[in-house]
Amino acid sequence: MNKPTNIALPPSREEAMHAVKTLLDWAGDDHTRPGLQDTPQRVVDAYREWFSGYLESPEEYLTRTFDDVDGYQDVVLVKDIPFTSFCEHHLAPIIGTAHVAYLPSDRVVGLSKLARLVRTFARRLQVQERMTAQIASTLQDVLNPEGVAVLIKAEHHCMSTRGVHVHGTETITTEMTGAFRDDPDTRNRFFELLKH
Ligand SMILES: Nc1nc2c(ncn2[C@@H]2O[C@H](COP(=O)(O)OP(=O)(O)OP(=O)(O)O)[C@@H](O)[C@H]2O)c(=O)[nH]1
Ligand SMILES: [Zn+2]
Repeated sequence: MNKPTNIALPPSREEAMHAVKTLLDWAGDDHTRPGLQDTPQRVVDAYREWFSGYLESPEEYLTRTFDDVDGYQDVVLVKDIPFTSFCEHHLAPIIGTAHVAYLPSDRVVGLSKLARLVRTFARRLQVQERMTAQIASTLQDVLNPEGVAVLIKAEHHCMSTRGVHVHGTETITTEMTGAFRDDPDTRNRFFELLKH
């Protein structure tokens, strides 16, 4: 998990606002000019929202399950879950969609919880591969279904707004466990359902 492990006490809000002022001055502006007066507090508030995933335990979303589904045995897929994350190399946005599927064994989980799972991992500093693996392994470990499939498509703004400056590229990552990894029919069913 990419939660910080070596920070005994997180910096205070005041210290975080001071860091924003330093960055504003370093960039070439003057943090004391009127237009920037409230910017440090807005930035700190935005960071609290963008990185609220550090304050959440994604496993907890998956503990409430339902078993009264009249023997439903097919794949459950929640498609097109939009997310915004930030890359851990440049703190630039990663904007994309996630598709999360699982093959139930005896229990299902509330559909919104799959979107919550995506959102929690997105709201941490990420690389796309790790975020994909974390969603899949958490769902597999906590719900213990027959298998999990996760596919993420995203644009990395560190590639489009700086550096190599290529716009419109889409990075696709997948992670499969259980039946989706071992059984070609189950895997194909996932890709078929994604086409609908
Ligand atoms: N594998 C992977 N790479 C990522 C992700 N997000 C950003 N990157 C890449 O991380 C790399 C960091 O490369 P470095 O050479 O250390 O940094 P840099 O000099 O800023 O690289 P450039 O972006 O090429 O200017 C870049 O190639 C980014 O495109 C991600 O989610 N997964
Ligand atoms: Zn980056």
